[in-house]
Amino acid sequence: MNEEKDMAEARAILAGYRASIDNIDAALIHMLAERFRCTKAVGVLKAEHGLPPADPSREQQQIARLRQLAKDANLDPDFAEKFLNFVVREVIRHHEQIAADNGVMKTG
Ligand SMILES: O=C(O)C(=O)C[C@]1(C(=O)O)C=C[C@@H](O)C=C1
Repeated sequence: MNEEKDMAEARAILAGYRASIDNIDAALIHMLAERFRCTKAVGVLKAEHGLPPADPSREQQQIARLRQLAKDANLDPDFAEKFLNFVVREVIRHHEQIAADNGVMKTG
């Protein structure tokens, strides 16, 4: 009897956590969509001006900044770095595609 009640309570608590997880996942998707909307515009700008798709020194600054933010927020900084690298790799792929589609080559 008590076990059933405990289980029902646990399921209710789990459902509450899952409602928050669903909201957070939705926010992440919207934030990522907005980030990619911005980086696609950056890709067009770079292609138009013959700028290289990747900027490793900018990435180093971003990694250092996000690692510190992660530490302060009690999130694993290695995970934060891997996540940023994962996103930035996809951005660079988009930049390269935009440049290729526009046949843009820097001639000097
Ligand atoms: O800031 C840039 O130059 C970008 O193209 C954006 C961005 C990023 O997604 O943050 C992507 C590629 C670069 O290597 C560095 C940063």
